[in-house]
This record gives sequence, structure tokens and C-alpha cells, in this order.
Amino acid sequence: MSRVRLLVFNAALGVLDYRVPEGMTLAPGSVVIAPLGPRQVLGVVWEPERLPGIDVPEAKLRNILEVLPVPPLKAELRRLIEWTADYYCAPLSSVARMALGSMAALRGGGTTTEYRLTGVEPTRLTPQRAAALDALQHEQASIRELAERASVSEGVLRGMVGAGLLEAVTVDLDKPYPRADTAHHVPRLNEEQRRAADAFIEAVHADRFTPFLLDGVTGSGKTETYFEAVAAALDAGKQVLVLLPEIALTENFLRRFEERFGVAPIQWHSSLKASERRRAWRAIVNGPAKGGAQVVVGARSALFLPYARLGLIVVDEAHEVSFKQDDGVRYNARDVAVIRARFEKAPVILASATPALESMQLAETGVYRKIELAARFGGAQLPDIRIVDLRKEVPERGRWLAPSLVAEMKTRLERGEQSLLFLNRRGYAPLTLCRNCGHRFQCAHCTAWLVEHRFTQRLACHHCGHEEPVPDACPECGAKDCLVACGPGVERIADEVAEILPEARTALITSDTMNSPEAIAEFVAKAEGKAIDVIVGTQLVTKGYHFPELTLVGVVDADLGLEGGDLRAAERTYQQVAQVAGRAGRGEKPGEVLIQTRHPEAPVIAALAAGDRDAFYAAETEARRDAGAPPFGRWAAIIVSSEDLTEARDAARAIGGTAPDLPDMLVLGPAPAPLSLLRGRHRFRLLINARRSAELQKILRQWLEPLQFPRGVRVNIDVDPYSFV
Ligand SMILES: Nc1ncnc2c1ncn2[C@@H]1O[C@H](COP(=O)(O)OP(=O)(O)OP(=O)(O)O)[C@@H](O)[C@H]1O
Ligand SMILES: [Zn+2]
Repeated sequence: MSRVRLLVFNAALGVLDYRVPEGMTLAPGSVVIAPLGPRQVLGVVWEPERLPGIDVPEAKLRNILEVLPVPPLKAELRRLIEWTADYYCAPLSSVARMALGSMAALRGGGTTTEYRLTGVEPTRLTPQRAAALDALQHEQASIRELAERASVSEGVLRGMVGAGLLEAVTVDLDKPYPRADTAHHVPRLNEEQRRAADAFIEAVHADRFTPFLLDGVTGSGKTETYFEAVAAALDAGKQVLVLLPEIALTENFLRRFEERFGVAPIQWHSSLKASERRRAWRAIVNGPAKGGAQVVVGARSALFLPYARLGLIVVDEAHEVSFKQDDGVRYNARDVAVIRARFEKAPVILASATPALESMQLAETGVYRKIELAARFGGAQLPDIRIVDLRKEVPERGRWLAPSLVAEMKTRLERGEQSLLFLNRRGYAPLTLCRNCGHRFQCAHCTAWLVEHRFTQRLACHHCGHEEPVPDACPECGAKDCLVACGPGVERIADEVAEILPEARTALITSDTMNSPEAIAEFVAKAEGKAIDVIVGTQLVTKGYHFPELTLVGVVDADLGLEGGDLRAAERTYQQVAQVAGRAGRGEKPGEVLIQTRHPEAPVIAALAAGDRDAFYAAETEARRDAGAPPFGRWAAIIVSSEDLTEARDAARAIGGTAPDLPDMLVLGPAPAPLSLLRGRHRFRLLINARRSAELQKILRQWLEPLQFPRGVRVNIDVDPYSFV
């Protein structure tokens, strides 16, 4: 090969040809450095016939500079990258980038330097050094990471190294991870679990693409069951990827994994340190045969890593919408996981107690193999569900918990059992206004109310992260002490619990309080050790946890999810309530669930109350079929944004005006997005509803590619959207 085609890591450039210098050997998938003008770029060698480019004359070709010391990306992964870019209308290089770790990981090199406190007690301290000493107890990381964690400059920390307060530590990046012991603690499966596990194990041994839907009620032992498939893959020398929807769930998973296999799996997510990232990436590429990674547990970004020999993928809580990425490459990790398994010729298990309708449909039609776990493990019963009609049972003024829910909580407290209150709203109150002039506090950069957080004494925008202190006086009329909090968030519910059950020990569980592995571990230990009576939490507490003493679940506002323009609102409400209900009565004592609602007649609430899952899925399936909604039809969204309102509107209109007129496709909009201002950008949306027969991606490309927009305009395509704001 004297000439190669490169996919270069720059979305604007795409594909370039280079010459291979004498003595260099390259293969498709090789990761290389190439010259670009005066700079150097990273690229991956690709099959030219799969990547159309401009045929540069031989004489103009420049030499590849260097091959990086990593194995070439395998064909299976290259096909996955192509598939993803094509399906989600994303640049190939943006997808390929997700496969590569950091430049440091690619370069190899065995060690790196990190820093930690020496424990030396300084005699005099500047305020910054004091802050750093405080923040960096038990931390070890690069100077840059430590600076970020302690919110001080790198200069301050370098000064501390000089003063002997911080010391350098050499970290071995190729240090092997301990091996999992598949015989460490083998559970005795019940008959139903055994059948399920055997089906998975057989597929692992067959090296065949087999998609499974593991549909098991809450507490049925889905994790225990798929762990047996993990063991089979490890015994066969293969790698396993387990995808979880949220980092917050990792802690729990790590513990259970360690109980089963004696060691923790390798983690992959956005909050890894640079050194952890490097070590993990290199272990993943090397594979178990060379002492590398066996099991990786991660958020969706772990899906594109260059596994040496992937033998099983598990997507746990597969119904969760957070598997859909909503910026950059807008892919759904659940769906791409199935595609990856297909290319790798491996089984994939989608596990859930409340599968997505799309997954159910694929199981009904025989595309997925459905494995059911119909009973809770150990004879535990599913909880009783009762509706609390808030129109009849009105909470006291300024309160949100109905008398019957409060009474049940009191009973639990007396019996030494635990209660869980679920409300999917962070902060104290979703809206703050001035009693004097009616002024409402809104984010300056978004179409959104600022949410009061009493905990931090700030008003925060949940869309862009903007925060400001709660003012003493109204910025509009100047009146003092006039702010009113409207509606409840979890912090307010926790306050209410403190008032009605002053002796109860309450834990508030939101992403604000559960922001570190230590915090999560502490919460779990306390809840298990019966040091908590009442848990108040957001969707963070709805899944994954197993607290045997928890016998009461209260859903504070079941109607919350049904408002707004989410086209999957009913399904999501069903899943959330069923999941949180599933936390109750997992031990020996039976559980009870109270659902507060103003719409007991809504089909989804009625189905929950009746415990009639099949009725819910059947009704929702019919509704989707009638609407041509997924999985019967397809959606795609086009989101147009600009800092300039007119520019955004004109661009959206230009797109709407050139919409192709096709019999199997309907274009709705453009219309201002529900979140019409986000991070200072004005937004418009179009929604495309297509029949399955339409070649949606091709149509979108042919429609949008010829259009030209001003530089400040961004046009994003969202195929199979999950967010409609
Ligand atoms: N065969 C078994 N032997 C011993 N313990 C088991 C077995 N199966 C399940 N368990 C235990 O039962 C509890 C529930 O199991 P698990 O958490 O795997 O259920 P799940 O189906 O994942 O639940 P959810 O969907 O509600 O999170 C756990 O504490 C688990 O360790
Ligand atoms: Zn904002």
C-alpha cells in the first residue's frame, strides 16, 4: 500500500489521501498522525472504496508521519462507526472520535505523574492554600484535575509542591487489573432464573448475534441472572460490556459485581481521571488474552471503545431515556448496542422491568428473543398499589402530602420500616415570584423559570446551569422579603417530612446531594443499616436499589410527567411509577404504594392502579399505531438555532420551505421550540413523521445538504428523538 485514505479527526475535512513512506506498514484501522498544512492531525486508515474522496494526484500526496502504537481499529468497529454516522446523520469523524481515548492513551507510555497531599502541617497558609488543603484530602490526580477539584489555580498547587505540601506519585498506566473469579460466589438460581441464564450462556458459547429482551419484574434477579452469562463469557476469554443509564447507578453495580466475581469491573464514564482513562482504554484494546480488560461497566460512551474481543453486551435498565445522547452525535446507546452486537456476532441483553414499547414490539415480532422473569426472587410479592385522589383528599395549605399518605408514613415509622417519597423535581420550588409585583424569576439565557435551591441558597436554571444568589429584594419593584416559592421540589417535600414527622431520619437523594461515589455509598450503607426512615428523592432513587425494610412508596405527583409536549409521556410515567413502586416490599414484608394524582381516570394511572401492565402496553401500542408513531412509524427532528432570532427563524423557514413533498412523510413546523431560548440561542423545531418505508436519512441529507446558512446558524438533526423541547 503506497497510498492510503484517511478519516481525519476534523469534521470539516473528512477524508484525505496520503502517501505511506518507505518502511511503514499500515492496515485499515491503523491510527496515524498526518501533516495538514503546518499542523498535524490524527487520522484512521479506512478502506477507500467505503469512503469516497477526491482523487489527489500522486505527486501532491504528503507522507504519513507516524503510526501510533495501538492495534488497528477492527473491521467490526469500523462498520459500526459507519452505521452510526449514517443512521444518525452525523459526521463520521465525530463518531470515530468516540472510539479513541485521549492522545496520551494512543501514545502509550507506561507511567504518569500525579500529586497528593503530603500531610505536612503548614505554619502559615494563604486562603487559597487553605482551601486546597481542605478540598484535596484523599485525592490524587494531575495538577490540572486537582486545580479543578479545589477551584484554585494550577499556580497555587505548583507553589504547594515547592513548599512540600503536595508530593509527586508515579502511576503505572499498564498495571494489570485483577482477574475476575467466575467461581467466587455462584448464586443458586431458581428455576425461572436458571432457564434464563442457560439461554444467555448458550448464546455466549455460540458466538452468534442474539438479541434478548430480559423482561423481569422488579426484584426478580435480572442482575444475578445475566451475571451467569458474564461468567460464561469470561470463562471463554471474551470481554463483556455492561451499559448503565447513569453514573449514579454504578456504585451499586460495582458492589454487586464484586460480591459475585471478587473484584470490581473497569469503569468508563465522563468523570474518570485522565490516568484512569488511559489505563482503562489501553486495557480494553489489549483484551483479556494480554492481561487487559475483562468487564467494562459504563455510561453510553463505553459503547464505541475498541474492545479486543467483545463477547457479550448487557444494557441494564434498557428503557431509560438517558441512553439517548442529546448533543453531539445524537445516538441511542441501547439501539447502537444491538447493532454493535450484530457486527461482533455476540449476544446482547436488554434488561428491564418496564421495557420500552419499541423493545416490546421487537420481541413480539420475534426480532428479539424475550426471556421473562415473572416472579420476585425469594417469594417476595409485588406491592399493592393505591390511588390517592388529590381532588378529594386535599393536603393542608402549603403542604403536598395527602393525609392518608402521611398516616401510612407514621405507621411505617412506628414499625421501624422505611418509606420512600418520589418527586421528579430537584430543588425547593420550581417557580419563585414576587408577592408585591408578580415578577417571576426567569433564566436570562433560557425560556425557563429559575428553580430555588434552599440547600445552596441559590436560584438555578436546570437547562443551562446558570445560578444566582436568592436576592433580598425583588429586582423589579424593590420590595423586601416578598419572594414566594410556588410548588414543590424534593427539598420542600423533605422540609414537610421534617415538620410532620420530626423524629424521622430523612435522606434527600438528588443529583445535588449524590454527587460522588462516596456520597452514594454512604447513603446505601445508611439505608441498609436502618439509619434512615424516610427517603425523599428524584428519579435517582427509582431504580437499582434493594432495601428490604422499605415497605411504603409515595408518588408525590404522578401527573407531573404527563404535562408538556413529550410524545412518550404516558410510557415514561408508567415506567417511572412502576420502577419506584418496585422498590417497595422487596424483602419479607409486603410493600404498599400510594400514588397521588388529580387524574385517576387517565389510562396510564388506571393501569398502574390495576397493576395491569398488559393493558397499558396494549392501549399505548394502539395509540402509537394510530399516530404512526414509533415503532410503527418514525420520527426525526430538525433543530435550528442561532443567537440571532431573525437569523434562526429565517433558516428554519428556509428548511420548511424546501421540505420534500412525499407520500410517506409528513413535515410539521417549523415552530418555535418549547424551549425557545437555550443558552442564549433562539431555537426552532421541525418534526418529521415518516412511514417505515421512507428512506429517512437519505431524504434528510438530500433535503438539507444543498442549503446554505449564515455562520451563526446551527442545524441539528435528531433521528429517533426522545426530547421534544
Ligand atoms: N438466585 C439468587 N440467589 C440469591 N439472591 C438473589 C438471587 N436472585 C436475586 N437475588 C437477590 O434478590 C434481590 C433482587 O435481585 P436484583 O436486584 O437482581 O433484581 P432486579 O430484577 O435487577 O430488580 P430491579 O429491576 O428492581 O432493580 C437482590 O438482593 C439479589 O441479590
Ligand atoms: Zn438557563
